[in-house]
Order: sequence, then structure tokens, then C-alpha cells
Amino acid sequence: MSFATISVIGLGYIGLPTAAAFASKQQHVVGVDINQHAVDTINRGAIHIVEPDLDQVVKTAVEGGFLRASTQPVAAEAFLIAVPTPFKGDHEPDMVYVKAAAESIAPVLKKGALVILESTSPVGATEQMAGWLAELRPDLTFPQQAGEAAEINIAYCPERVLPGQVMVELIKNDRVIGGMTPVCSARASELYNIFLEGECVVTNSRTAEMCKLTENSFRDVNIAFANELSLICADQGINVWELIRLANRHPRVNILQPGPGVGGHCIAVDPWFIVAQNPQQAQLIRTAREVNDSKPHWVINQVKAAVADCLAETGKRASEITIACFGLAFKPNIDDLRESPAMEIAELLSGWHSGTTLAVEPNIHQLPKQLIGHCELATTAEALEQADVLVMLVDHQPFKAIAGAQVQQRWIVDTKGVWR
Ligand SMILES: NC(=O)c1ccc[n+]([C@@H]2O[C@H](COP(=O)([O-])OP(=O)(O)OC[C@H]3O[C@@H](n4cnc5c(N)ncnc54)[C@H](O)[C@@H]3O)[C@@H](O)[C@H]2O)c1
Ligand SMILES: CC(=O)N[C@@H]1[C@@H](OP(=O)(O)OP(=O)(O)OC[C@H]2O[C@@H](n3ccc(=O)[nH]c3=O)[C@H](O)[C@@H]2O)O[C@H](CO)[C@@H](O)[C@@H]1O
Repeated sequence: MSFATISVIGLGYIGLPTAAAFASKQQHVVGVDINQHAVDTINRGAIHIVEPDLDQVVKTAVEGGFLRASTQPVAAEAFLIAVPTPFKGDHEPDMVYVKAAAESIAPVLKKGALVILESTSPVGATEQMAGWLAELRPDLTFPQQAGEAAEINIAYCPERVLPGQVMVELIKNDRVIGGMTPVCSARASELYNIFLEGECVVTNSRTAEMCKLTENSFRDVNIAFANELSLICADQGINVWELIRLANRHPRVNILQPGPGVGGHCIAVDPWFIVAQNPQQAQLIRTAREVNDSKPHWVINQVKAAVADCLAETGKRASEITIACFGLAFKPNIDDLRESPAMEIAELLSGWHSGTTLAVEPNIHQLPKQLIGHCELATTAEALEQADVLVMLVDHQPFKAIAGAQVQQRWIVDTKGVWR
């Protein structure tokens, strides 16, 4: 059975590229979002988020009549839910958006439909979603009651694309398919195979949920290892970048890179879902989160020490000192400031410092509102010329291209090893 209409619920960084990928294969896709601005922008053939190559695919899909957006759910043969799953309170997963999305599609569900949850979710979330749907539609049968014979098929299929490379990874990556029954997995594989060049790897929904959390926790733990090494090396007077380069010459060692901390809305969030469900067992995963979350504060103390040195040596007053922060984004060569440790550092530093704080971010054109009145947006050249203390926070390509001779300052805090 094919899918006459595919409906993607949530048209953000994951939902919109996914909707566009189906539409690019001449599938009729209706994207649903509660954000009227996003819906209007997409219906004009434009995009409201930044992701390389997405604009052209969306434009072609909308102009070709294969993709349209709406604020109202419509009947479809397949629903993919890609709404936010942030944490709340003491780092517990907040499933309120998933629940709202399930409630919104329940009235339009028809016998034979496939419902896929793509949002990163705690273990058991798919069964929970199936429970919500079953309560709202007692006239239909669901996998938890009817197994293979269910009228509605449900699966958990996590997304693992790397922001900045979404349009390539969406198609090329292997995809984990966690059906609530083997029939659900088969239907979900059939759906993704419309555009997937990677392989569909089939499992159950709970393993698929844990798989997504595991991937990001693995990376978080490994970054925490590098960040912890950077603290030890600073204390021991060892260049951590050289150390990691040397250690990585071992055939079975592959250490990641330290930095100002871990940002973005995935790696800094998802490991907490494991900790929330298994607080006793998840000791290493929790500690990694704590190590990475504490790194910005360590960096700020390094900057304070550099400023103190600068004051002592120059005899200037603190109000006469200029600090320049290089980079605000959560990782190199993007404009995304969400959960960025560089932003946190710039914000806290500019609140503490009585002199001028410059922010250099080549990927944005105006200061984010948290920094307005505290920082000035400067070009690389202005910052190199005016600042007493340089703080390297994001290894954007233009910063890496700065020749050593251009960096005259003696007080440098380099969290990315760019000016080593
Ligand atoms: N961005 C990534 O790199 C990435 C990668 C893998 C997994 N994920 C996961 O995918 C999910 C979505 O992430 P994202 O980055 O696309 O988020 P996003 O914030 O960019 O997009 C989510 C969209 O859902 C919409 N929305 C919220 N509630 C809705 C509802 N009830 N009905 C319809 N639309 C609704 C929002 O308006 C928004 O446009 C999250 O669980 C996230 O953890 C994200
Ligand atoms: C397992 C994995 O790969 N998951 C990816 C990840 O995407 P991401 O863009 O969030 O991931 P990163 O590029 O790792 O960046 C995260 C932060 O870590 C910092 N960092 C990184 C490497 C390093 O050596 N040292 C560091 O300090 C970096 O600066 C930034 O702040 O989650 C997405 C959503 O679930 C996944 O879909 C996507 O596959």
C-alpha cells in the first residue's frame, strides 16, 4: 500500500527537510505547524530556518505542488511527528509537544494509517503516544492491543542528521526503525525507502528510543573526556591540543576536541533523558553532562585571570580594558546561537566586566537581544586592533585563517586551540 498523502507535524530543523525530501520524490506532503509565520513562509516556497540547500528543495517542492503547509492537521496515510522535546524542571523530558501533536492528529486518523514519532524521546514514549491515541480513538485498534492486526501502525524512527549537513545526511544515513510490531517496522521502512539511500535497520520502539539517546550520550561523554583533559593540562602546563594529537596517533585512541562547553539542542539535552529514567545507573552520563556544563565557568575564570594579569602589567583601570569574544554560535561555521556556551560566556563576561566587551560573530548581522547594551558587535579586524584580551570561543573558518602575526595581544584565552 502506498502513501497518497504524507503529513509531517512540526516543520522545524527536522520536519521541514524531511517533508521536503518526500516531496522531492513526487510524494504529496502536507506539513503542519502551529507557527503561522513558518506555514506562510513555506507556502511562499521559502524557508524560515537556516540549513544549506534546503531552500532550493523546498522551493521546487512547493512550486511543483508536492509540498504545502497548514496550521490544521489533515487526513493522511502516514504521519511523522517532529516536534520539540526539551527538558523541564530538573532535566526531565517534556513531552507536552508530542502529546499536543498526537491529540491534533487523533481526529483525522483513518484505518490503515502509519504514525511515526521522530522527536528525540525517553524510552517508552512511543508506547505512551500510542496510549494517548487509543484513548482518543476507541473506534480504531492499535498495536498495544491488537499487535500485528492493528488498524493503526506506530513506530519510533529517530533522526540523526548533523545540522549544517542535513540535506545530505537525511538521505545517506542509515535509519533505525523501531516499530511497535514487525508490521509497523515494515510499513515505516517502506515509507523511508521512498527517499533513503542508507539502510533501514529494524528493531523495536524502546531500543530505537534508547539508540538515539545513546548516540548523543556517547558523543557527550567523549567531549567531556576532552574537556576534562583540557583542565588537567592547563594545570600541568601541557598543551592539550598537542597532547590529543599525539595520543590520537595510537591506533585505538580517538579523542575529541575540547572547547568552551557543549551547546546545541541535542547533545546538551538528550543525555539527561537517560539520567532522568535511570538516575542510579547513569553515573558516567550524568558526570559528562556536569563536566561539559561547567566548562563555560572555567573559561570565565581563565578570562578573569587574564584580565587581572593585564591590569597588573599595564597599570590600566578595568574600565579601560577591552575584551573581545571570538564567536557566539554553538559550533563552527553556523549562525545557530541556541544553547551556545560561547553566548553564555559572552553574556556572563560582559555582565562582569566594567570595560568594553566586543563580540565577533561573522555569521550574524545584529547582536542577540541578551547582549544588547552589554556587548558591541565588532569585525575581526576591529577586535584584533582594539582588544587587550582575546577570547577564542568558536573555531569559525575566518578565525582559523587569521595569521599568527596579526595576533599581537599577550592576553589570550583560546578554548579551541586556534592560536596555539
Ligand atoms: N535539530 C536537530 O539537529 C535534531 C536532530 C535529531 C533529532 N532532533 C529532534 O527532533 C525534534 C524536533 O527538533 P527540531 O530541531 O526540528 O525542532 P524545531 O524547534 O526546529 O521545530 C519544531 C517545530 O514543531 C512545531 N510545533 C510545536 N508543537 C507543535 C504541534 N503541536 N503541532 C505542530 N507543530 C508543532 C514548532 O512550531 C516548530 O516549528 C526534537 O525532538 C529534537 O530533539 C533534532
Ligand atoms: C552523535 C552525534 O554526532 N550527534 C549529532 C548532534 O549534532 P550537533 O550539531 O549538536 O553535534 P556536534 O557537532 O557534536 O556539536 C555539539 C556540541 O559539541 C561541541 N563539540 C563537538 C565536537 C568536539 O570534538 N568538541 C566539542 O566541543 C560543539 O562545538 C557543539 O557545541 O546531535 C544531533 C541532534 O540529535 C544529531 O542528529 C547529530 O548526528
